[in-house]
Amino acid sequence: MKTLYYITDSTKYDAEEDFFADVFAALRGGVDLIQLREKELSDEEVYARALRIKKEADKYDTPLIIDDRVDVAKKLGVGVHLGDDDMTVKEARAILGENALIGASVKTVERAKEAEAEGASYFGTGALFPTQTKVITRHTSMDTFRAIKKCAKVPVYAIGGINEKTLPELKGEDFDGICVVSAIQYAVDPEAAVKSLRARMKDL
Ligand SMILES: Cc1ncc(COP(=O)(O)OP(=O)(O)O)c(N)n1
Ligand SMILES: Cc1ncsc1CCOP(=O)(O)O
Ligand SMILES: [Mg+2]
Repeated sequence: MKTLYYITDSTKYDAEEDFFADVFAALRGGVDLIQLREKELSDEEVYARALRIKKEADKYDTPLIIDDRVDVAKKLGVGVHLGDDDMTVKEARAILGENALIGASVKTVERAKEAEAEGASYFGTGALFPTQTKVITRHTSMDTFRAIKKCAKVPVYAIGGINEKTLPELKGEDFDGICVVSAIQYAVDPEAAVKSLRARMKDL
């Protein structure tokens, strides 16, 4: 079964409690992985939010991953997702240990080989479709996505603009899962959105 990887975004919330309520609803819905991606908060704020989310995620055995911040991940004993501007996978692996989940953003076959050699656990590859969540991001073509999947030994997760409308475009493609921000975070009912995405993933 393909992985449903939920990445949080709290930027459009006025009240922190509303953000947590939606994150907890998504966990209830049954995501396989959750990443806390907070660009505008301090390390201390990310740590405090992550601690609360981890407590809830642990109830479902859903692994928590922190975007960018290896020190915060180390303090929490969780995984990290790294992009081109972050610490290298090799350095993070040395800090977090051999069992930690360490994801890498991979947009080329060359980078895929490098990240895998450094010890990446999985790749996040995209943006495959237009996204409002990360305005400054490079589009990844389907051909590049296929080439990365073909050479990768670790799971390759599609990211960028994935929702119920775009999901059918991935039908018949070889990949290991999808990463979703807005289609879960900003759904009217995040729990229902997770269940619906999960059901549609069965048709891929
Ligand atoms: C699973 C996953 N894949 C890709 C990304 C994007 O990471 P990055 O390119 O480092 O950009 P930011 O998310 O840090 O803005 C991701 N976060 N997660
Ligand atoms: C973090 C990230 N990296 C590439 S696209 C993206 C955002 C994906 O968000 P959405 O699922 O709302 O399009
Ligand atoms: Mg990042």
